[in-house]
Order: sequence, then structure tokens, then C-alpha cells
Amino acid sequence: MIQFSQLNQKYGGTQILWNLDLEIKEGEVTCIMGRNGVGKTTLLRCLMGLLSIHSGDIILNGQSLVSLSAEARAPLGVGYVPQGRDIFPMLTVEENLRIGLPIRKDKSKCIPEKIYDLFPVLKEMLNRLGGDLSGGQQQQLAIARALVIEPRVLILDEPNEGIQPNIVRQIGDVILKLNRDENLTVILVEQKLGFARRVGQSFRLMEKGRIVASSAMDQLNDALIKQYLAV
Ligand SMILES: Nc1ncnc2c1ncn2[C@@H]1O[C@H](COP(=O)(O)OP(=O)(O)OP(=O)(O)O)[C@@H](O)[C@H]1O
Repeated sequence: MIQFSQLNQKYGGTQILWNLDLEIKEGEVTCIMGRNGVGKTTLLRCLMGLLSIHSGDIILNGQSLVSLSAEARAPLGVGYVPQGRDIFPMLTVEENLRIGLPIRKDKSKCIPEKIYDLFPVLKEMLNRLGGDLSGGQQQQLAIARALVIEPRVLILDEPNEGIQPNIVRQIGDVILKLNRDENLTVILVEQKLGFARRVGQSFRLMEKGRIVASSAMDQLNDALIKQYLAV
């Protein structure tokens, strides 16, 4: 579904991604894992068009994305929940959610009821400012906002950072439900091993801007954890 080929990315003179090859399979929850600073967020930002790449290609369902602007990528069915959530604190919950409506294929003017079924807490807080929500509620809002566009692939960058356990569980339930019921493809950058094992079907381990191991989640063994994840 998504293929990264020989991707190279640099911040100024500092190269972060090195000839990176990666395949994301349709209908799978793929966890991208690795220690801090190995380039996980950089990879996602390249996919979303928020960073330009030096060379290589990113192909979504047969279409190369690299010449497309960030604005042109979301309508292809890519929903993005960035690290740190990036909700609009001075807009209400409803206004945050409505941002995605123009991108929907059906051009609906209403937020689908499904969003509130997945995140009931948001329905109770529609008129509250985004900045007044708790961290966990903001994360749920960020995921809901990405789902409003009806993505075929949902990209989540460390959705559980700083979030209390009961909300982490709810976020996991939502990912599992959407994957099971709608065959949603999910790319999840995740540091928490337990969460990755619970929701992920496969993993990709990164080190120094390269993919160093890829397999089914049940193959993520102690040796790999020690080599590429333990701090
Ligand atoms: N805007 C920037 N300018 C220069 N270097 C940057 C910039 N953003 C990130 N980097 C560097 O690129 C490298 C990869 O960062 P990135 O955020 O992609 O890693 P990560 O694997 O997502 O880490 P973390 O788990 O801490 O979020 C790091 O060395 C970081 O310092």
C-alpha cells in the first residue's frame, strides 16, 4: 500500500534518513519502533509532505507522493496525528473536528456520528475550547479530527506519550476496532512495548535512519529488544 524506496532526508547538512526502504501492507497495523532520535518522526513527516526529501520515492497505492504538497496528500486518504497532538487550542472541540470536513469525499457538512461513538467524551465537550481539555482528551480529539476525513491509512506518532493508562487503553481499543471492522491501515510510531504488542500486527525497527528489522509482531524477541530498543 505504501512503499518507501531508497529514501534520503537531510536537515541542512545533517543526514537523518539513509537509503530507507520500507513497505506498509494494506489492512495492517504496523508499528515503527526505535530509540529516541533514530528518525521515526522525520519519516512520518516526509510521508505527509511536511519535510522535503533529498532523494528516493514514497508511493501510495501506485501513486508517487513526492511531488505533491502536504495539502494534496490528505485527500488521498492519509490521516495524520502528529506527535504533541497539534490541536487548535483556541478553537472549540467542534471547530477542531470540522476542519477535516471539506476533505471528505461525500462533502458532508456534519461530523459523522461514528466519531462520537468512538470518542463519546468529545460529544459532551463540543463547545469547550481545545486548549481546556486534558492531555488525554486532546489526544482523542486529535485522533478524531484525523478520522473525520475518512482516511484509508491513519498515521499516529506516539499517541500515548504522557497519557493516563485508561485513555491509552481506549485509544488502543479504537485502533483495534477500526482495523478489524473497516480494514483501516495504521502506521503507529510507538515506544511502549506493551501497547505495540497489543495493537500491532507487524513491526519495523529503526536505527540511525534505516530500517534494521521487520517482521510479524510475535517475532519481536528479547534479542531485538535489547539491541534496538532498550535504553
Ligand atoms: N528541524 C530539525 N533540524 C535539525 N535536526 C532535526 C530537526 N528535527 C529533528 N532533527 C534531528 O533528527 C534526528 C531524528 O529526529 P526524529 O524526531 O525524527 O527522531 P525520532 O526517532 O522520532 O525520535 P523521538 O522518539 O525522540 O521522537 C534527531 O537527531 C533530531 O535531533
